Amino acid sequence: MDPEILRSSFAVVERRAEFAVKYFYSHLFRHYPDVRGLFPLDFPEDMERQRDRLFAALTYVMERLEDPTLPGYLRELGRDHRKYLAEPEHYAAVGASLIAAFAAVAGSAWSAEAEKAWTEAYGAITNVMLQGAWEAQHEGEPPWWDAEVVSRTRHGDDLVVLTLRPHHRLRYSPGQYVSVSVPHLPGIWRPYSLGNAPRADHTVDLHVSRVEDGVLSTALVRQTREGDVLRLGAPGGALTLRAPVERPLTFIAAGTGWAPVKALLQQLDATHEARLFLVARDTSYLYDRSAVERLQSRLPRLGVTFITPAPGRPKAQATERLLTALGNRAGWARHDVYLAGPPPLVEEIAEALPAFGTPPEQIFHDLLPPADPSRPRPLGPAEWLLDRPHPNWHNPTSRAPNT
Ligand SMILES: NC(=O)C1=CN([C@@H]2O[C@H](COP(=O)(O)OP(=O)(O)OC[C@H]3O[C@@H](n4cnc5c(N)ncnc54)[C@H](O)[C@@H]3O)[C@@H](O)[C@H]2O)C=CC1
Repeated sequence: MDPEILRSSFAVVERRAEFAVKYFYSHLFRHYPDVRGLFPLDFPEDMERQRDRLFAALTYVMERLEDPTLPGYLRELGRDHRKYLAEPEHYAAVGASLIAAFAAVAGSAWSAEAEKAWTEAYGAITNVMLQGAWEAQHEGEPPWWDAEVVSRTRHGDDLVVLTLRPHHRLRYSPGQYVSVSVPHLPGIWRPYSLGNAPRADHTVDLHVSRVEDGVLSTALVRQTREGDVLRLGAPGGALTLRAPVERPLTFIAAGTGWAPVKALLQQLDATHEARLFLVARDTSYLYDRSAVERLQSRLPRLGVTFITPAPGRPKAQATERLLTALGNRAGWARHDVYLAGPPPLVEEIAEALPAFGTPPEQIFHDLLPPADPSRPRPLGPAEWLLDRPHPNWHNPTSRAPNT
């Protein structure tokens, strides 16, 4: 693999990303019609997300060509792709169309060396993904987990906590997420963190907040009933407790970002020193207070602070209040800090923490979309395409209005 050739040719393709993506999909569906079934063609919006996903994943890989964590990411991606029933021939078809699209878009910037470098790189990437898929299969892991809804607790109009019993045991680490799909919306998958550490009965909780126009979150909040069966992809994500726990811990959770933090807290015992900042858009959205109280009575060294925006103030004002509360605490250099919630909030807090004294390597959160609101709106359609929210997390700005 020649990282320099890959980067320079990808830079050209990236500038014409929208065209590249259109070319790629039309080439793929024309030459490999069998692959169509893997994509949510009935839902144009989701097809768009899927397009974003491709470039988001490629960009992620391009930025980390020499990063030792890349193989782990690719193995996890391959393991998760088993839910699409992706076979080696599908990977080959995608590779052929991707290279055809790059060649078409790069024009005179494309060369025999670029084609060779991409063919090799794509082969290496898919080998690691297929290895991840193969390892999972070899370990007897199913391609997905069907899971029955055994209970459903609604909080207000647009938030629900679902407890699911997977038909096969789902092994995961507290803090991880799974992608979720419902039978009547095939091909639509959204990630949700698992809201509990593994239990003896193997049930798992999902905390779902409804997003305006969000097809899956609306179905989960409004239509899902006990007895329904949902489909879950392989668990992933690295928001897991760094063991052994040698430092005091700070957890900052906003909205349903509470789900993974709750799972992490459930692993602690009475000896651990921890503080929790729980942020919600208003007090009625502090939906799991009884669980917080139970944790407090079990963990004598856990301090809890609830934060909401001032009445009538915009959502983002919670960040200001949170920053003030964090600034009033000491000992940041000693703490490991775990963050979960709307990406703009997580990004802002993660950027602010080093000024309080927390070294960056002691700050943990899931992979975030580029979400700096101070950045000017991108100009061209290709930039816009690349700059849209990360496909993995729903966009909190399109949240259902607070009723
Ligand atoms: N592992 C993770 O990091 C997880 C992240 N999430 C994300 O958390 C969010 C949860 O959604 P909801 O519960 O409906 O949250 P929400 O919209 O009710 O917001 C929760 C809190 O964050 C603040 N907030 C919301 N948008 C903000 C913004 N743009 N800038 C600054 N502060 C903001 C609100 O004021 C509120 O205090 C989703 O975006 C979801 O994708 C959810 C679960 C796990």
